[in-house]
Amino acid sequence: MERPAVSAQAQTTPAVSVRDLKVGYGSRVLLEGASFDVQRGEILVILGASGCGKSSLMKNMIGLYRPMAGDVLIGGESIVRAGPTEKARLQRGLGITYQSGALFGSLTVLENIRFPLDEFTDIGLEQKNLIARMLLHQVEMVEAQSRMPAELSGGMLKRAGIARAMALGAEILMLDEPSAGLDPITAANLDRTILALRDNLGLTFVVVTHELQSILKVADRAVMLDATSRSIIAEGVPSELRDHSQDARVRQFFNRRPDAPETEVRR
Ligand SMILES: Nc1ncnc2c1ncn2[C@@H]1O[C@H](COP(=O)(O)OP(=O)(O)OP(=O)(O)O)[C@@H](O)[C@H]1O
Repeated sequence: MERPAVSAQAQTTPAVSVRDLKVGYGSRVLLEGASFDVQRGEILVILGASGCGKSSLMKNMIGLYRPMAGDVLIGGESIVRAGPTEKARLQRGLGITYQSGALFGSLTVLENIRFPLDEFTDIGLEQKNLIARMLLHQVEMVEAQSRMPAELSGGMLKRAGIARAMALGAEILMLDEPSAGLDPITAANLDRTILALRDNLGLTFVVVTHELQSILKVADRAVMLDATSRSIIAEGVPSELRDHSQDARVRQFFNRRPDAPETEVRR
């Protein structure tokens, strides 16, 4: 085979590259000059105070919104400059879950997981059910396959949402506040699922969260946004940022008590 050089290059290309990105709405800028890479198989957390623009950054990264300036590369290809067909292809490689994680209430868990396969593939029903069960197995939800979403706990809904996001073979999962609204034990179980998916399947994760416990447990690296300077003020291994950052804002975030009230940005 004459292809190792190409695949070696593909392996070293970051899963996601954010290049000098400017994010905002109308004339309001939330973030400027943001640059960072997410390596394959890495769990990267985007953190910062409520309202600083974490979700907006993620929506720009997945091509849902167009950045004011800069670029986002998915596996080396620009999702910002891609035409509609290319963009759809790149987005197929991204599995996305939002805060609500909404499943279709009228479909069983299995049918929900199968839904993207029903919509976007012509795989036979038996095969699709098999894939859906395998995905449910990965998130420890097989026993709930026949249940309706209304019968699931918050943690189960989140895990089912992740399984559905993986249905089309996404290798990069983008999770927006996955542990929002979950009790600490359920949130810790979800963290365990994220780590298992990375370790077992080599998936890449970009997770928006401000849950300190979760950040310290799952993140290989963290990118911290700051609303006042509209910039990334820290990037690194969370425990190192906590213990050694020279920036008081970063130390303050990492050394707050987990049960302290949230700081909300109002402008
Ligand atoms: N579609 C939109 N149009 C205009 N403004 C928006 C839009 N989406 C979000 N915003 C505003 O941008 C700011 C940042 O919102 P965003 O949801 O990105 O922050 P966040 O850091 O994820 O917050 P949280 O942690 O509370 O979820 C907020 O003031 C929000 O009201």
